[in-house]
Amino acid sequence: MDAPTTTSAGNGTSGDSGGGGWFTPRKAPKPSEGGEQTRPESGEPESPETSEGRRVSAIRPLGRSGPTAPAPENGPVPIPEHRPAAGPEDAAEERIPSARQASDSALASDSALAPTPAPAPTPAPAPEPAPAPGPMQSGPPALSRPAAELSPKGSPDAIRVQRTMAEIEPVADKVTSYFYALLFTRHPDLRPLFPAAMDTQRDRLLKALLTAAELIDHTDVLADYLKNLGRGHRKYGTRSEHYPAVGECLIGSLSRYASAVWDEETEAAWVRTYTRISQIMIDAAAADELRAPAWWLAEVVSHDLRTPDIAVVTVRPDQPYPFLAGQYTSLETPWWPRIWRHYSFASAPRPDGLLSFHVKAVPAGWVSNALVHHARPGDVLRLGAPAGSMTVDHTTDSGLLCLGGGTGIAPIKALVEDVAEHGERRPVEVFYGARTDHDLYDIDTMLRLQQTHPWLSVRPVVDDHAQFPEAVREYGPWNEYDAYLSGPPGMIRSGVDALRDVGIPAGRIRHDSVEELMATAD
Ligand SMILES: NC(=O)C1=CN([C@@H]2O[C@H](COP(=O)(O)OP(=O)(O)OC[C@H]3O[C@@H](n4cnc5c(N)ncnc54)[C@H](O)[C@@H]3O)[C@@H](O)[C@H]2O)C=CC1
Repeated sequence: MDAPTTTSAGNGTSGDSGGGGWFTPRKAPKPSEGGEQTRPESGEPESPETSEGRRVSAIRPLGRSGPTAPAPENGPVPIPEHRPAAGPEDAAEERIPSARQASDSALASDSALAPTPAPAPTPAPAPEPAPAPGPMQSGPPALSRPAAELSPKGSPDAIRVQRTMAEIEPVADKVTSYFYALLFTRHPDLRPLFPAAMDTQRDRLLKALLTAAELIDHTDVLADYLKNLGRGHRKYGTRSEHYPAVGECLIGSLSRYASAVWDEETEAAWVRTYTRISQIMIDAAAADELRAPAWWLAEVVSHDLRTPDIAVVTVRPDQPYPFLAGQYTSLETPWWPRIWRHYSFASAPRPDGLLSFHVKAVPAGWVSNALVHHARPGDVLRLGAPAGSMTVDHTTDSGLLCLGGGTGIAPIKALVEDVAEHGERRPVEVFYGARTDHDLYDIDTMLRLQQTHPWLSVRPVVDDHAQFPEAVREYGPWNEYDAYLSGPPGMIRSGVDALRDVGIPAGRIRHDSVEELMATAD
């Protein structure tokens, strides 16, 4: 988050600012001193033809026409037809998405509290859908339902917060506008932390704060999210002294638009709640400062256009960049300062330290268009810290059932490489969904991995009717598998349904989406 200040009445510790004023953030610890033309998988054909020259055998729903391809090795697999199709916008999003439709992003990613995109000085394309939220387990149950349901008899503070939220709901837009007007008027020094244009996704910061406040009784569930958020805000230049300013303006807008329920006790409840939230973020950022930079510079070393709108971009970070396969990062281009988007690492950590991303240019995508159509070797990007928990649990030997839709195959490929590097023999079953053969831009790599690793099975599924996840029903049983989903939000949604239907418990389904949480936020 970004902004600053207010007075503090508390003693500076979380949750004890008694309602009379703002806390003073505890002092943060002192920071320590502290290719190829490329496809990372070079030499692969660009079409869905394999390096051996044979066509890809893809699963297709029966009874539908489509680009013909030889029957899959096991024959076409019928896909039950009963899942609702996702809206067209689902398909258009770039990881930033994944999980999220732009407006959903509140708690979905670390950019939620971040400066939001802004229209550019030129005929600016509309901002991209928000980056995909950080992978997290298929929904901590507590976060998958509306807050009111979570705490029907919450703490007195939670009840007051919820009452305020109900009051402002019908005028949410006004609250948002007023909040930013207050923030930028009272604290003009904070304005540069936000993108030039605030007309879209501008409510992310406020939305994230409000949602976290509403869930305050569930801080154990929120803690990881808030810590990640606090760490992620380092790259925006957010400092601990900014938090009181944001809190002050938050209270200013709430008291104005929830005047019917606002009183001294309500204000005190909000102060305590906000103090708890912000202190978790501040502490996490301070701890992170001791061990990692706020951002990394990364030079593009190769740019491989796989299709007219999909590129594999490989970068070399200016210093070691530790991460786990299945995680994602936030990325800023020189063309759109302060606009960050999330992309998953498309490979497990490599000995040469290079990082690759699969980027699909979407019609209104500022960052993705720049990366696909303008980025060239030598360009320097900025990367935020790695995040996400869609990682392999190496303490078990369960099989992995992976569904990767479109460019969502990127982290799935990283997971496969991770399993291979650990020398495990656990079964890994990958379903790779695409709308057309041509969209299977990385099938060659996946089939090569399949040839190398007998425990890996890769099944391309060509389907343009939003029924890709249904393909898993024809295989299995899956009850001994952990599931990983990556792709458009609609695919994640229907994929979770399909996987639960085939017997995989929610706790064993991981994905890059916090839709449930986002739904709550909205
Ligand atoms: N680039 C990256 O690092 C990552 C990207 N993502 C996300 O993956 C998505 C990829 O987009 P595209 O390549 O355009 O994929 P797409 O829209 O072409 O869809 C890929 C596959 O998912 C299926 N699908 C789409 N919507 C569906 C729905 N509602 N229900 C069931 N199946 C559905 C399609 O039929 C297709 O088989 C983006 O939303 C992106 O944000 C996710 C993780 C990482």
